[in-house]
Amino acid sequence: MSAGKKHARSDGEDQGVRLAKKAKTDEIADTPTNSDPSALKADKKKKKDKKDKKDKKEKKEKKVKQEQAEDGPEEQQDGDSAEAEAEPKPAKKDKKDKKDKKDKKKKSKSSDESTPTLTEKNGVSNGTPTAANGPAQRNGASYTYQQTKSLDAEPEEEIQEFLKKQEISVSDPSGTKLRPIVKFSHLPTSTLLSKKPFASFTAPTPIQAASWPFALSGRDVIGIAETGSGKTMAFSLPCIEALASSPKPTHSKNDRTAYARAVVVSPTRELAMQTHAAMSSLASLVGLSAVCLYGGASKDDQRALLRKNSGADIIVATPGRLKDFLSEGCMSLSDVMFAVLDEADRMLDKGFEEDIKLILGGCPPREKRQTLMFTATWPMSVRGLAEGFMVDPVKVTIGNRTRAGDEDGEGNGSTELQANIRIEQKVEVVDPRGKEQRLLELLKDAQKGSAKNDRILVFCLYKKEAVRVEQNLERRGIRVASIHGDLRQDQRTRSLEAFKAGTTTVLVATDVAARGLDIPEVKLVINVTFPLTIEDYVHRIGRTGRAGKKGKAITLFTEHDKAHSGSLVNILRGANQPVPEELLKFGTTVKKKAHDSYGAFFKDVDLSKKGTKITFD
Ligand SMILES: Nc1ncnc2c1ncn2[C@@H]1O[C@H](COP(=O)(O)OP(=O)(O)OP(=O)(O)O)[C@@H](O)[C@H]1O
Repeated sequence: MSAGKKHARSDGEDQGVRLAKKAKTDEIADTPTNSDPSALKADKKKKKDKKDKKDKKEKKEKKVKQEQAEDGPEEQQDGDSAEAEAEPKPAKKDKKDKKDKKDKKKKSKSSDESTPTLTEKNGVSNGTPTAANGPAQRNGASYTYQQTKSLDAEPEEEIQEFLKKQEISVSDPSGTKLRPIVKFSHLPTSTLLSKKPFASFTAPTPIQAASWPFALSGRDVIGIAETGSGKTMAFSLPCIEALASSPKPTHSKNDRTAYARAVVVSPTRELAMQTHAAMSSLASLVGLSAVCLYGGASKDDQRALLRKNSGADIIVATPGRLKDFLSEGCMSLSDVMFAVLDEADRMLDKGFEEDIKLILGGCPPREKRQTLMFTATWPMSVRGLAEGFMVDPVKVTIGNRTRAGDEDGEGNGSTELQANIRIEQKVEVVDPRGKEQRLLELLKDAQKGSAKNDRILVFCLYKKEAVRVEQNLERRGIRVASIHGDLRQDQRTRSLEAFKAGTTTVLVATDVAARGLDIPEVKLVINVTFPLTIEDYVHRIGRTGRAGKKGKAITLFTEHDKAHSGSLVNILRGANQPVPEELLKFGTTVKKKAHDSYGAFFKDVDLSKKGTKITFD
């Protein structure tokens, strides 16, 4: 079950408790006397109505959960339900480490979030930056990051200006000071770079510039940056540099196990394939190999690929299929020196948590590997869990995500949810029965005249809803395809390819397409039904406005979605987008999600919040 579903349920439960309490109070006030049979009858009817209402509500919630369980983390269905093996729990030593860390933190407050000056907050020294020969050898790489002379020579004011303009915030528990790699020419020379892999780009994106020095130093990194901001390359470059500079472990000739030195885990098949394509073209420049493992495709073929070269340097995989190969024993992660969780918050939520424990539990311990986590959304509910898989992670955040009142140095809630500021967001509050008619009007309007071939992505919540919407649009003569969990993998792939190629201009999707997919030139995203979580909303709309481009998103919001009104208002305000009056009528309270181990917490909508533009060069 995904966190989204869990949240939906916990919201429901809370509401249920509130309703029950209210009902009880009402009952006491209204209790009929025994001597009044008509009152007794009325009371009975009232109770029955209440029960029917509750049953109906529960039934609806169950339906959403069932649909989502199939639509969402489908990769879970690929695997046998292998018993999850937890990453070794932090024992006494870790407790001591934590205490030492706390003491150290107290002593040198200068480097982390608790110090509010820009320079210190950004983790960059005022004077000469330190070369970061951090624990690069931890992962076995012989490579150490040395800040280049050309970067040393950049005037400090320009570095500060860059950090400020791009709203880069670096929080490093060990206080290393490293300048962002503001130009590709500041990357240390390497075989990979000599092949000019960035020839088509002008400059590193902010997340690349700020995270590369730490990731190249062998540090664990949590990277949080808006959708479409180049996070794939942010983890791919350090991964490939680390592999290229370390010797391949040898294994006995009789050993038929497949090994990998880096593992990248993605929540959906399509995203795994996309990341694999990006990484393998980079890896091939230095003679490294990458294999993609995902569900819905032949296991035999994937096994054969693995066996061919006794594994691969890099495995990009969905959790279910990877788990299958691990439990079969045909693959081992014992050589992994570099592990990446892409869409990390999704990978750590309830739907995948156990799989991730098993996968990272199969890698060398966290002290002996480098672990990177990247995402555009970083809810409080997964943060504690994430750090349990890492060693002193450096947290690189792009964008002004700090709410007034959160700068308490405790790190509580300081990373706010933020949508890509270049996406124009429009919310229309509509009658639920009029949604599909409105969708038709919106599509017609968006594809008028010269825009007739514009790509539009239409999101639904349920698979059956997606099927119905697709059929409806097809009947109206719209060139449409769909991607959802009721389709075979080859059909999903065909739909995506047709949409990318422009042979179909409208793609109807469930949330399997919400995260990570980098489809060129999606002009508009339409949400026919609101997603289960506000994070999913941010990811869905993030399919447009990528790589510095502008985009547009239209959301049809109904009374059924009112539980999300507060968080949606926050997102709109944070991105300087108009908030319709009708939306405010649904209320502005935000209930933050709960994680089993970390609990729930509440806050009110921040009406003062303003978004700031991030430059993407
Ligand atoms: N330095 C760069 N300059 C220009 N474009 C870039 C740069 N780095 C990556 N890109 C391009 O930006 C696009 C988006 O990158 P990517 O898919 O990695 O985004 P992301 O941050 O992972 O998005 P999401 O959060 O949706 O997963 C890709 O087409 C990629 O090729």
